[in-house]
Amino acid sequence: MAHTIRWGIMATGWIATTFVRDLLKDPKARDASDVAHRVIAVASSSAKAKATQLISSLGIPGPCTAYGNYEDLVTDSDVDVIYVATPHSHHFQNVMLALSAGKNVLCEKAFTVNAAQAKILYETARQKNLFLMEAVWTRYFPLSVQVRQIIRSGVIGEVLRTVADTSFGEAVEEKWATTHRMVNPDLAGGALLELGIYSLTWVFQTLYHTLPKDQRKPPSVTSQMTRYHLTGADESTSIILTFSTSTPSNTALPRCSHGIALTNIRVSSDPDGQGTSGPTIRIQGTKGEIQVFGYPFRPTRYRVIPVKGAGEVREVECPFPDGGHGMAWEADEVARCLRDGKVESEGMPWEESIAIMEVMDEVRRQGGLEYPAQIESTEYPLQLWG
Ligand SMILES: NC(=O)C1=CN([C@@H]2O[C@H](COP(=O)(O)OP(=O)(O)OC[C@H]3O[C@@H](n4cnc5c(N)ncnc54)[C@H](OP(=O)(O)O)[C@@H]3O)[C@@H](O)[C@H]2O)C=CC1
Ligand SMILES: O=C1OC[C@@H](O)[C@H](O)[C@H]1O
Repeated sequence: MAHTIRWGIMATGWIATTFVRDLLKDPKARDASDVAHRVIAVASSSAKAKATQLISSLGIPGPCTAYGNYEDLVTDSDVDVIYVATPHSHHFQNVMLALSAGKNVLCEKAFTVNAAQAKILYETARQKNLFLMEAVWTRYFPLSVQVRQIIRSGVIGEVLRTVADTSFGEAVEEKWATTHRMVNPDLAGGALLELGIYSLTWVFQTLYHTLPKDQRKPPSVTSQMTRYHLTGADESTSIILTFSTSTPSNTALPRCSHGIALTNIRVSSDPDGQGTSGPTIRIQGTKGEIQVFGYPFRPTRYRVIPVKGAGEVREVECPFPDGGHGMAWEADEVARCLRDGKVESEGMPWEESIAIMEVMDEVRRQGGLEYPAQIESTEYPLQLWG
């Protein structure tokens, strides 16, 4: 019998709509017969009519309640877990609201504006024994699971370098101007928190997450940032992370791996948009390399290339079996964690989510990028704009 969880959706924007559409897919189409999802409430902070419209336009089966504020959503006693789909400037306040009402939470990336906020949220969840997860959907793709398994199997040897590039080539001024979340500092916008987080995800899931837990150490950080002339948000950020590896060194010099995380909103990591313009992620080991194709947040194919002469090149297509966007796999993980009484997911541990936020803090420090004090604040409750 499938374990069914009841979702409450906080916000009615693009990703909320995309997520709900995926939740409504039949789990059996992706071979998930052990869990199921129901959307039983949707809330808009700006107008109840938006929640009503989302429910009807997606054909969410009833009963599903529309709310005109987030406070009513988090106190709905029928909701098991809240999906927070607001801009990341608001995540700290929104997640605190849900946790304070005793609700489990799946919160969109970037998890918070800074690591200090993330630590408070996880500590609050721990104290209240509530499930909390940063919604880094890509980690739950079969492609990501397979890549991590290949690395752990040792097939490509010791992984010493990962290069990941998550860049959108857009006419920034025309497409996003000054207020869109991609470029708006009031919403903690910019390349790093919007897209760079996926490059960091690939660096971390290949050079950090794949190590035994006691060997996972925060990396050192070197970075450069270019700012968007109209808002001051970052439009291009390049990061080199240095991780100490598990391999003992018999010299005074420690052996290290490098993660190179790139992001840019003017040039593209996948210029033809078809996943055929070369790998966007290269995971380089002493015995071979894994190349991943397509935007790093939604890759579709990977290739395993043994070092010269050591074996056949293997290419694997990873389609989206239910025709969905790919968000249901993370939702299934949430359902399994709730079913099993877990407060955190093994695929996106709290400690790793904080380690990545700390890297982003340091990159912003090096680039001199600060967001408005209200959205950097750890004070709760605090009234924000919007
Ligand atoms: N995992 C993924 O693939 C993706 C994740 N994201 C992440 O999801 C979050 C939301 O992105 P997206 O859905 O594209 O954004 P949208 O602007 O489309 O939607 C955001 C929604 O948040 C609510 N909201 C609450 N306060 C504010 C405010 N002050 N300003 C704007 N909106 C507000 C609004 O809903 P209402 O008025 O109903 O309350 C709004 O519709 C971001 O953190 C982003 O990084 C985005 C795209 C893809
Ligand atoms: O998180 C994201 O991933 C997918 C992109 O389309 C989106 O803009 C970004 O915020």
